[in-house]
Amino acid sequence: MNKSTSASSLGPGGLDLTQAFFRPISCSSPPSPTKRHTKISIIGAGNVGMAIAQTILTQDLADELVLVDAIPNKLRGEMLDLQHAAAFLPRTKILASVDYAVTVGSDLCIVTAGARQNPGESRLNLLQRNVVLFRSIIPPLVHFSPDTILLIVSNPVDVLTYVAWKLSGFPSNRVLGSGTNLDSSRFRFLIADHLDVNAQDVQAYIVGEHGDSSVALWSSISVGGVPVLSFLEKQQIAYEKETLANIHKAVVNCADEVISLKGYTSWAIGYSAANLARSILRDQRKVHPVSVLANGFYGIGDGDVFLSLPAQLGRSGVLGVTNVHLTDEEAQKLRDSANAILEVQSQLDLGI
Ligand SMILES: NC(=O)C1=CN([C@@H]2O[C@H](COP(=O)(O)OP(=O)(O)OC[C@H]3O[C@@H](n4cnc5c(N)ncnc54)[C@H](O)[C@@H]3O)[C@@H](O)[C@H]2O)C=CC1
Ligand SMILES: CC(=O)C(=O)O
Repeated sequence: MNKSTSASSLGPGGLDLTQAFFRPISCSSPPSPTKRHTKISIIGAGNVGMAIAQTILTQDLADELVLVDAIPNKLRGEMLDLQHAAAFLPRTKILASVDYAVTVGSDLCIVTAGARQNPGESRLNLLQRNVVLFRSIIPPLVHFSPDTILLIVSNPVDVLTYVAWKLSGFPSNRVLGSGTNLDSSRFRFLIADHLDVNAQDVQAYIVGEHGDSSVALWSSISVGGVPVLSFLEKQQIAYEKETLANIHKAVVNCADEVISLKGYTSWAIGYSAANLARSILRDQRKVHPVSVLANGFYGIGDGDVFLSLPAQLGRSGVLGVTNVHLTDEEAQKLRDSANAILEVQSQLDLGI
């Protein structure tokens, strides 16, 4: 597989072409320090991997973007197609290979490789197939980038984030799953649509499993800084519990609907993962609902379990979990979600 994209600056006869176009200027001082070189590797160049890649490129998040996949021709085709957009994009070196050596020194590795759901299939059904793949993906990533941060997207994302954490041997701050960052965006869209406001002004979290047992934190929703439920209660405005339940149900069923219509989901997860990459690599210290090691929070027991909680992200990965207020009912649903994930996990053989 052809690897690099960057043309050599040496032309025929060893002529330095750079010098043919630009005359050097004399510098009395060394060049000023430039920003740190940032390298992102995406494993899996399918629908999701490519949506993430294109969002990362348009948002200028990396100096070097690497794609890895198991199918060489498709991989090279995707690489070339992205390279051909160079004239319209911020400058990014794009490489692709089936050989994990190409990922060496990555700051962030985003794993999207694996089987995806067929229409009507649950995310948990994919587990066994994707655990086998992860055994061949995570160890080489760790070998070539021992200081990287692992962002897992493949489904079922919470259990596979746990699998990646176990296989990597990394501290838990350097392994996270995209979790309910996407569900929360869907939630904010649906609430914004319902109230006819801008989704960016809606603060609202879905936590727990990225899947059927996810938990909507109604008690913490605010629009433009106004806490929604307590505002309605104070104004004695009746709200329909059923409407709220239907919005959450719509969030849970969103993915299935898109998958039954177009075969897969891609654009929203592309933006979601790029949004997380920005917070991590630019040390934004923003709060995102992502899948993190959750033992001990909100009465979740001792078993190692990854699920989504609002967490602060920065250059060293997960910096902390916010102390968001949960009602007793929400906390109980979160523990039920943790137990649902743990039950699946207990049947796993990681082979380590
Ligand atoms: N967490 C989330 O919010 C979301 C997760 N997903 C999940 O993302 C995953 C990918 O979905 P799609 O991109 O639609 O699937 P896809 O089938 O289009 O792409 C998967 C890619 O993985 C590659 N692959 C398979 N084995 C590999 C290996 N050993 N090494 C490297 N690459 C390998 C395949 O060749 C393929 O290109 C699925 O598990 C899906 O369920 C999808 C959408 C949202
Ligand atoms: C496929 C999937 O997990 C999603 O779009 O939420």
